Amino acid sequence: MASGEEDGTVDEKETNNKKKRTKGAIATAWLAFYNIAMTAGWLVLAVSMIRYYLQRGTHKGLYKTIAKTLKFFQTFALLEVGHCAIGIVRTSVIVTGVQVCSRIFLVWFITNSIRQIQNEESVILFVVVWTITEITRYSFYTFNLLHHLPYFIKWARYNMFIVMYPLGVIGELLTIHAALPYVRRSGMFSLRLPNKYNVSFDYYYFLIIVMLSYIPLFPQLYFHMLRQRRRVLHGEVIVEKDE
Ligand SMILES: CCCCCCCCCCCCC[C@@H](O)CC(=O)SCCNC(=O)CCNC(=O)[C@H](O)C(C)(C)COP(=O)(O)OP(=O)(O)OC[C@H]1O[C@@H](n2cnc3c(N)ncnc32)[C@H](O)[C@@H]1OP(=O)(O)O
Repeated sequence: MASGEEDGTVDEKETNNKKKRTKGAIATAWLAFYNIAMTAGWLVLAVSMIRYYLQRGTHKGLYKTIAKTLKFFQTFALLEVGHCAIGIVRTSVIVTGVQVCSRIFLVWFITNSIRQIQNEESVILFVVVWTITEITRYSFYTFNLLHHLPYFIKWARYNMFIVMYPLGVIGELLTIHAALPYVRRSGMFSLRLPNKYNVSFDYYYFLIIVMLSYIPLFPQLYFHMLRQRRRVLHGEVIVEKDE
């Protein structure tokens, strides 16, 4: 009897281990597919931008030609929040959520919605910075999953952000700033009283709040990456608070 129970426990453990291995293999296969697709997407974006600039010699009109690809791949990144939520990657849902949602907001509710700002240098600045960052980041994840990670990709992943993050933020903030006069004039996405819902919403002031929210939020993302850098490049053991 006792040995039967023991057998049962051994069987259960074996079944659980098998389930975990299958789940692990499916998650790894999905992540490999996801990361390869994202690397390819951002590479397509990079090639389109280089070709456009070489052919036309100007950044004017560039956003329009890359808009569909940018919107598609940046929106697809929402899946990353899901990856953290279901626990297939060891990253904070909040950190990833802030990063991904702020970008999706910028792409859809600012750059895509206000045609007049699409030729601003700041738009090109953040698009170029995101593109370089994402090609590096997704190739890092891909090679890491395949256990063949070239050191220069690891180095680039955990060093380039030191400069790229502030540059990206400058591009993003200047873009929102450039949008403000158009938003004020057009009253877009705003709700004035009186209306049947009896609520008012001013997108202009909302954008100012978004700009101000970079002050507390951006340092958290930046310090998170500095901690990741110390952990991965210098092997420091870092105890993160549950974010
Ligand atoms: C609705 C209105 C909202 C308004 C909000 C306004 C305020 C916003 C302020 C925010 C400012 C953001 C500005 C930003 O957009 C500017 C730029 O991005 S500029 C370009 C420079 N950017 C960067 O360098 C980005 C850096 N950020 C990131 O990399 C990530 O997004 C981040 C979530 C911040 C951090 O990444 P993570 O925590 O995942 O670190 P690691 O890469 O080291 O990964 C940890 C472990 O998880 C494994 N992992 C993660 N993802 C994957 C994956 N896809 N596939 C496989 N494995 C994955 C990774 O390998 C690590 O594993 P291990 O621990 O085993 O090493």
